[in-house]
Amino acid sequence: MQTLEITRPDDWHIHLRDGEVLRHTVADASRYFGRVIVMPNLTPPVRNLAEATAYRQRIEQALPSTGNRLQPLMVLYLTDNTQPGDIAAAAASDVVYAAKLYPAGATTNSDSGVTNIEKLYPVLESMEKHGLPLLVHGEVTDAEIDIFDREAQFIDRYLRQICKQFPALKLVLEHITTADAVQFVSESGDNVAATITAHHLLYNRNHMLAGGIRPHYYCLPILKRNTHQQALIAAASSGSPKFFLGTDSAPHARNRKETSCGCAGCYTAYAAIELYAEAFETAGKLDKLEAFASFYGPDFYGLPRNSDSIILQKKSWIAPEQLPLGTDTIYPLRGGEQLHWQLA
Ligand SMILES: NC(=O)N[C@@H](CC(=O)O)C(=O)O
Ligand SMILES: [Zn+2]
Ligand SMILES: [Zn+2]
Repeated sequence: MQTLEITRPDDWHIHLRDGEVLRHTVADASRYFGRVIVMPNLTPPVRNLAEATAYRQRIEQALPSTGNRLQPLMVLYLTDNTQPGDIAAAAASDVVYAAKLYPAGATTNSDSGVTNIEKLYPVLESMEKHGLPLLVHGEVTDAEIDIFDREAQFIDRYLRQICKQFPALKLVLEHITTADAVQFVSESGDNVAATITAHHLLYNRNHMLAGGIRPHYYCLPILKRNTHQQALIAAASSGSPKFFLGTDSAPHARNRKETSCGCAGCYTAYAAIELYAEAFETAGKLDKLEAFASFYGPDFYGLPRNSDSIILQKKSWIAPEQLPLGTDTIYPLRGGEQLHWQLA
């Protein structure tokens, strides 16, 4: 049987949610990830150091008592009211590792997001000064812009300007979905990087829309055409340190997705590294998985790489069709279908 030993990976973009569901989301993320960058889009969002510290405590209380000890790295949610002082306090802590820009209305729980990006510039200046990375959900929100063009438009309208104005700001364009994003990140300085999800490597919009509409493939930014998928696979497996693992595992109860207006988000944390291994193997680039999953993320954040390892084996299994999510149930991505890798 084929096996693969890699340095323990981290997840640089995950949604653990809050309350009842933490016991399930945290248990899944804890299986082998060393650290997780925890998204702050709760209601209300995680806006300052005090709220991040309290949220981290709730996550820590949900950690399984045995096995690998997951380390949650917290993120502030930027709003129109965020002050440079919030950034300074967060950057000086050992709790908060980044701040997240959600354009208001762009995605799940982004109502409190930023309505005018230029007005955020004093905050970005403070982040540049304190070395706190800016994580970006990069989509414009104008109703008239086609949903498949929203990422590319955001790059042209906002990101180029931000990078020009704050040349030393560490910036991660999250869950990239287009060749345009790959090109932008590749051409930017070392301070600009991107996360890539497993589902954007494995799927394109045909999987979601051809032969029937499949709500469990619906996430934001939305799956694009297959040429973009190919560009993402090439970037992730290129050996460039600018592209690293971020699952964007985003659970929504099954009845919130299988409905007339379903939520955006795919749940992959139950089998994340297994799905990535499949994507890299299909590309013939399994040798590039370790650096993408375990090296480039900590390198970018200025943190040490994990010192232990995990072992994957090539062995097919059927993913569960349903998983518990607090008192609800969730349909995980690939549920009921074959997966080709598993943890030894
Ligand atoms: N990716 C998604 O489709 N959804 C995420 C939000 C996000 O990361 O944009 C969620 O919180 O559900
Ligand atoms: Zn997002
Ligand atoms: Zn996300």
